[in-house]
Amino acid sequence: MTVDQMTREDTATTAYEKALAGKQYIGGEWLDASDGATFGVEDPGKGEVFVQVADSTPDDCMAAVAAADAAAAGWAATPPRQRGEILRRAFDLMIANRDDIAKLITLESGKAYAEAQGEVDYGAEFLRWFSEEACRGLGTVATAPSGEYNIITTLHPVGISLFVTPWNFPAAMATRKIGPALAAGCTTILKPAKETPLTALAMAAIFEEAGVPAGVINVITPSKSHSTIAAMMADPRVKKISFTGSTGVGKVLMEQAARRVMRTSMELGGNAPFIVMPDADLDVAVASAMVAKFRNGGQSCTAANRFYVHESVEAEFVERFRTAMADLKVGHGLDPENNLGAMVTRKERDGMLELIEDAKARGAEVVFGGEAVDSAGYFLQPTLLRNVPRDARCIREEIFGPVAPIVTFTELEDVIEQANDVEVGLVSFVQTSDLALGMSMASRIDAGMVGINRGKVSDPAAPFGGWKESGIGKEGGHEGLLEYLESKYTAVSW
Ligand SMILES: O=CCCC(=O)O
Repeated sequence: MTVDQMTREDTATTAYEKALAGKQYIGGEWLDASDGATFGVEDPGKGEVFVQVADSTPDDCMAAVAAADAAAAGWAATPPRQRGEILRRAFDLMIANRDDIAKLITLESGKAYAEAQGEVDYGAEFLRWFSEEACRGLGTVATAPSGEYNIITTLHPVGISLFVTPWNFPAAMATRKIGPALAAGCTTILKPAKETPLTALAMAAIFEEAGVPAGVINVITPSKSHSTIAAMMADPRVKKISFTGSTGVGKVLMEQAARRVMRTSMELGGNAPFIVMPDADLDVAVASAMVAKFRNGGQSCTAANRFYVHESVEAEFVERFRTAMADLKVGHGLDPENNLGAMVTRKERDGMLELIEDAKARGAEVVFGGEAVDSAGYFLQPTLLRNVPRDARCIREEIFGPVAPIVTFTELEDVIEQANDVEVGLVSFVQTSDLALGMSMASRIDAGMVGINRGKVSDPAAPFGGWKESGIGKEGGHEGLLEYLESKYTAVSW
């Protein structure tokens, strides 16, 4: 039975039904857009619209701000233990609804169903982690160096937090922001990507069922981002914006935030180098490469972008990588046989074809794939390119798709220089059997995260975030909670 053939009796939950009703969630109510407008959400695996969703107006967005404001004092005063218990219930409900949420994720983003299930587990872990962190927003007491007074530092919720989330991980990028914000005592407004509003609405239903009070979480679903986000950011009640998406859009939002000196957390673009040293265990390196490149079909900010392979192992690595790629089954994500789903839009898929053509024109060899799949959906063959010159667009730019370009190197110094020769620095991967070498390379690469003999670093318990133009702030770990707390220092003589 394919997932598509499951009957609603097999899987039906309130969250699933509420999401498909396509209404925005404001102040604890499920509402149509105030002007009744809707927009269509596409199944990228079929290239056709399958549901209509409320197209929130700027007025609807301001209603969400008002609802978050009305709930702010009550939620900030709710005991941290109670906030944590609600988050824990939301974790349990998310896991109980795994298959339904995964189906929504696959339908609207195109990713393979098993990947979508994995995303639900990953996203739910942020709720469990921050349910545990809720009680750890602790201050400190210290004696001033002069000995004349005491330094008391207390932590306070930042206030209303606006979240702008991407289509590539529609559940996990929402919980990575909502979890710490709720734990810290902030009320929130979530604006999901227009491609993937359904998962966000399913999450709203889960939080509602978990007992999150009305107004603490609001989900608006405008198809036009610019005017709606700008209206909310101009409102002095909104204190923080957290964005996951491209560096270009992040810069625009930072300029808008600067006008009101809003708090920002920015998780922006990457261009991860994946370095295979001559002593690497090639079984581990290829398994890591498959995860680093094909998790979410390469549509991830943490995806390996540039494969730097030492010339002494290049031929062997290429052959093994090609063989592993040939095992991937491309097709509609709801068929459990397939493990490489559709790209999210035709535009994204066509962008990949342009990158491949650019590399070929500059002399790269296509070892595997390289073409679109002939289908109504937006599928691309997994693609392996070899002898890719350093100035090819797929080396200089973030690829965001299932294309793996290989560049050979001979000298350690040269590969470190190449790894650092980009404006971004989110994550890097190093494959070596020499741990001391791996740690030394990790310390020299300008990135917020490094994976050694791994293809994935993402973990709700770890501080996720980039250096350079990859962003500001951390999500996950204890650091993730601190992003939603302001410290206040009081000097006390007693
Ligand atoms: O694409 C951005 C997030 C990816 C992740 O959390 O692993």
